[in-house]
Amino acid sequence: MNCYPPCPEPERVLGLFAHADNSGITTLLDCGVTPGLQVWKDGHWVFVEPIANALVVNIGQIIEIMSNGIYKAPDHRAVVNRLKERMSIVTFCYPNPHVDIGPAKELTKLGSPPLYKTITNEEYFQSFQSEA
Ligand SMILES: O=C(O)CCC(=O)C(=O)O
Ligand SMILES: [Fe+2]
Repeated sequence: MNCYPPCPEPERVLGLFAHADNSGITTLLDCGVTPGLQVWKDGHWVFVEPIANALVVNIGQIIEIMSNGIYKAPDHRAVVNRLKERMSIVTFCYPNPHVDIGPAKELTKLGSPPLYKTITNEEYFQSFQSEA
C-alpha cells in the first residue's frame, strides 16, 4: 500500500520517482478520487484518473522482455496533492522464480530476432540491486 500525504509545495516533491515496474504485471487500486498516478506518454506526464471500483493494469518489464518488446513497460510516477492525502494498493505479479526471463520462443522462432537476452530470475533481480 502506498500513502502520499498532502504536501504544501507539490511542485517541489515527488510521491514516487519515475520508473517502470520490474514485475510481470502490476495492478493498482486507487483508494479515492484524488489523482496522483502519471504515465509518460508522447513526451508528457499524463494523469491516470481514478475510476471507482476499477483496477489499473500495468505492464511490467518482465512482460516487455517476454513479449520481445511487443508490450512496453511504461514509465510512471506518483505526484502529491497540495490538500489531499492519496492511497493506492499495488500488487506486483511475478512468474515462478524457476522460469528464465527472456523473449518467448514462440515469438523468436518465427524469424524476429530476440531483442533481449535470456537470463535467470536470479540474474534479473541482481541487475536491479547493482543499479542502486
Ligand atoms: O501509487 C501509485 O500511483 C504508483 C505506485 C507505483 O507505481 C508502484 O508502487 O510501483
Ligand atoms: Fe510502479
